[in-house]
Amino acid sequence: MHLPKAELHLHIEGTLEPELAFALAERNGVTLPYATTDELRAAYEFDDLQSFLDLYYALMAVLRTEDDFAELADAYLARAAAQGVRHAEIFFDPQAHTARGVPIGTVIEGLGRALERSEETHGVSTQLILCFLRDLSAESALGTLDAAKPYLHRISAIGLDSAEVGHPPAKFRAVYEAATALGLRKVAHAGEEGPPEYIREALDILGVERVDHGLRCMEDPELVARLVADRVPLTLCPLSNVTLRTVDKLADHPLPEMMAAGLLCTVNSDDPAYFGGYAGDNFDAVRDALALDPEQLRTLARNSFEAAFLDHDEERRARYLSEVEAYAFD
Ligand SMILES: Nc1ncnc2[nH]cnc12
Ligand SMILES: [Zn+2]
Repeated sequence: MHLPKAELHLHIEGTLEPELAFALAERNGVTLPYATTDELRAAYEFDDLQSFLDLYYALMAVLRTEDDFAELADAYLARAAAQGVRHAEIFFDPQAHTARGVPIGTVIEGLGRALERSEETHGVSTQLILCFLRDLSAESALGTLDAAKPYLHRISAIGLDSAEVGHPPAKFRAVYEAATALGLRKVAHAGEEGPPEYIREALDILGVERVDHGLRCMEDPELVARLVADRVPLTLCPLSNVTLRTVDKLADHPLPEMMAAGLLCTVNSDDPAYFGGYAGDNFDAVRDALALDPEQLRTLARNSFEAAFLDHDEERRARYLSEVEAYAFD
């Protein structure tokens, strides 16, 4: 669906399509444990978040140079633009690369090169969100923030991702405080597999402005009331939830109930190369499985621009919002 939208929950490493993975493996002399792209695709059967993360981190071995990161981001931006994305706030996982000996500067400069020409090349404005891996230590996160300091002009926010259960937001209080002092904005994954309490911690202890996923808030009516009252955006990822079995099937996704409750929901793709679709595909999928009408779809698109970190450029936000109003559904 080409409805204009902002994508606010997108891991750039999760846009690594099998074809690009094989091309980069060849270029960098990396041997993949799969003979063909079909064989690799056949491995995309996941039981939960961890079973996906195991493959996601293994496949990143092919990403080594600035050019690799630039190519990855450029390929994503082309696909996103073709599905109506006008603005993308893009996660990356520096620790997944520095652990393999790739310097953080290689990652950020490579991504940055694609992002800085994106508006001209693809018509998509961009921001970069540095995510900490929550299954690593708080000290490792602090060290990563420190290593990113020479590149902060390219980074607008921090996030928290990877294996959620057992790694509550409170573990990262110090690094969120340090990032606040540096003027960075804050988001975190919470309530994907973890309990509603993790969403409360993300709000109260980390001071996040958006909650990534936040699906499990629906188990806690008081929390829902708070999220509604404070207009805290939730970056939902419907196809991801089905692939990682957070919901049984798309027809069971609570998105309609969440919208009816007054939550500020957005629809995003998470790791589109693995989960069966990009942002527009996620919109198509919820329209079809949940019978969302054009006004509900328009609300989701409006929400995405309201939730975007565009406070420094309200003119741009207004322009994107007027594109949403002008969009004609067929
Ligand atoms: N859906 C997800 N949840 C947590 N960490 C992730 N890293 C990439 N995708 C993720
Ligand atoms: Zn995610």
